[in-house]
Amino acid sequence: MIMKDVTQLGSVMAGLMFVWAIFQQWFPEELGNHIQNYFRRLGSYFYPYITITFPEYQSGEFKRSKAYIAIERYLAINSSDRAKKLKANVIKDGKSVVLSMDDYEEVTDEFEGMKIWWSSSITISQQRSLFTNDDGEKRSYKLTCHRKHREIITKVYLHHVLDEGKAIVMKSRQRKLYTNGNMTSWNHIIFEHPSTFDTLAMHPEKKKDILDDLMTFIKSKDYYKKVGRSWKRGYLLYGPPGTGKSSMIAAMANLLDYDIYDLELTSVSNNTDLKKLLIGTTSKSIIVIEDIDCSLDLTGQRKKKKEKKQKEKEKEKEKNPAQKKEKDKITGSDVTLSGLLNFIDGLWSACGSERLIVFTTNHLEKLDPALIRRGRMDKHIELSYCCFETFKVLAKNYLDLESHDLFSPISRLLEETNISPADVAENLMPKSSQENAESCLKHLIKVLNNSKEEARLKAMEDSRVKASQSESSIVESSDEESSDGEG
Ligand SMILES: Nc1ncnc2c1ncn2[C@@H]1O[C@H](COP(=O)(O)OP(=O)(O)OP(=O)(O)O)[C@@H](O)[C@H]1O
Ligand SMILES: [Mg+2]
Repeated sequence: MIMKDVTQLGSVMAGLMFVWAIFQQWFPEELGNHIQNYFRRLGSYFYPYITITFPEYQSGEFKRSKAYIAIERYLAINSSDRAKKLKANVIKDGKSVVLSMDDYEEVTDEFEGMKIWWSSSITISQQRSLFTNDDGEKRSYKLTCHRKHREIITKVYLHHVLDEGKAIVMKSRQRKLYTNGNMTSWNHIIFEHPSTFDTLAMHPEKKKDILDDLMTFIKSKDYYKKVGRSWKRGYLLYGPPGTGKSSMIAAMANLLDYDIYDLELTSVSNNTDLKKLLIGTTSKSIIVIEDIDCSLDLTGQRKKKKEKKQKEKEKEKEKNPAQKKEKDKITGSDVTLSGLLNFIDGLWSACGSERLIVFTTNHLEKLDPALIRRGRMDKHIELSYCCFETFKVLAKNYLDLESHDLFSPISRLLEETNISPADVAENLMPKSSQENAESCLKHLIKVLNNSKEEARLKAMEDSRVKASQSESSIVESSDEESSDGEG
């Protein structure tokens, strides 16, 4: 059956209802009820359809209805080839165009063998809203389906349409990078970092492991629900500077189409503000706390030696829990480690879902075990100095080289030196039009040799200092022994 037939049947039904209104005036109530039931059965025999309307603006709302937008996108993808008149919506600052069906268009959809008719309509209202920036036009989508499918349409099909539509909206929207500028609110800019898992240089096996983990996470909504866990996952990225921790976060956001909330803990004044900020984040996002060891005063290691004695006295006092809280404080603010942990475990679970929380650090050993235990930080990812596998990815990305005679000396040198992928990348980038792949590789070899030599000299210097220190401590202790003897 085509849409027109359904509409025609609708008109027939309207006619019957009119006849029924006249009938009601002439017949007594009891007889009326009998006839009414008869009409109802007759009606459902001739017009066995139900319709559901989705207006663009819900009454009293100034924003377009999310359901309407989701349906618009769903129908654009699932039926735009069948609609004859299409409407172009320009998004992403004019960078891409999304097609949707035009007003008064009709399309059909199929779901588990059922047929569903969709139509777009528009009514011109006399009352114009000041806020919806419309000109009195009220658009809506109308779904028509057979009444015997009512249950499955309302319980399953509509969820399917809304979920798919929302996913399409998420994919085509501009992603945002949020920062906590002032106290308890987020400022955002458009997130356009070019880093992807393709450009990220690391051992292929390790990369695959992370990719698998992420893809499993995003598909596990039902699983998390089944096992009673909130749908979130914590990653701890650790490693020396310039090994790609920040680049990996950007690659994750690009892969999953997530927003990023870059949380600067030192500018959050207390736990209450921290909660407000975190509650203000949306799902499908990555909450990032960079250099967590610098934001949280976990061990007090950064205190000067002068304060050492004072600290020891404080340690005595710390046996009581009120003092312990002081220790947890973040430098310059009143946010505590326990406040952060509470959020990750408690409130965190209660607000929203589908979130990653990523901590980064250059010093894994400085972190409080409470912060990084599994369940809080589910996956620990080490980003290390450049190995040959990492170098090969960089050479492919920066120089378009898969192999070269100079690869083997570079491979040997990389085993003997600690150099970050950031430094390797810097050396692989041609600095002038005269440079080519080979000259870049030669340059890198020079840098690697230099850093190898520097490391050798430093090791020598270190062992010299150590030797002289242990010598002087022997002298000191023998002095003490002789003075003890004198006393
Ligand atoms: N593994 C990598 N793959 C590709 N590029 C990398 C990698 N590591 C570093 N780089 C390059 O080096 C630059 C610096 O890397 P990035 O900021 O990701 O390092 P980081 O580990 O976050 O350092 P820090 O600890 O100082 O924050 C990046 O812009 C990127 O171009
Ligand atoms: Mg970084």
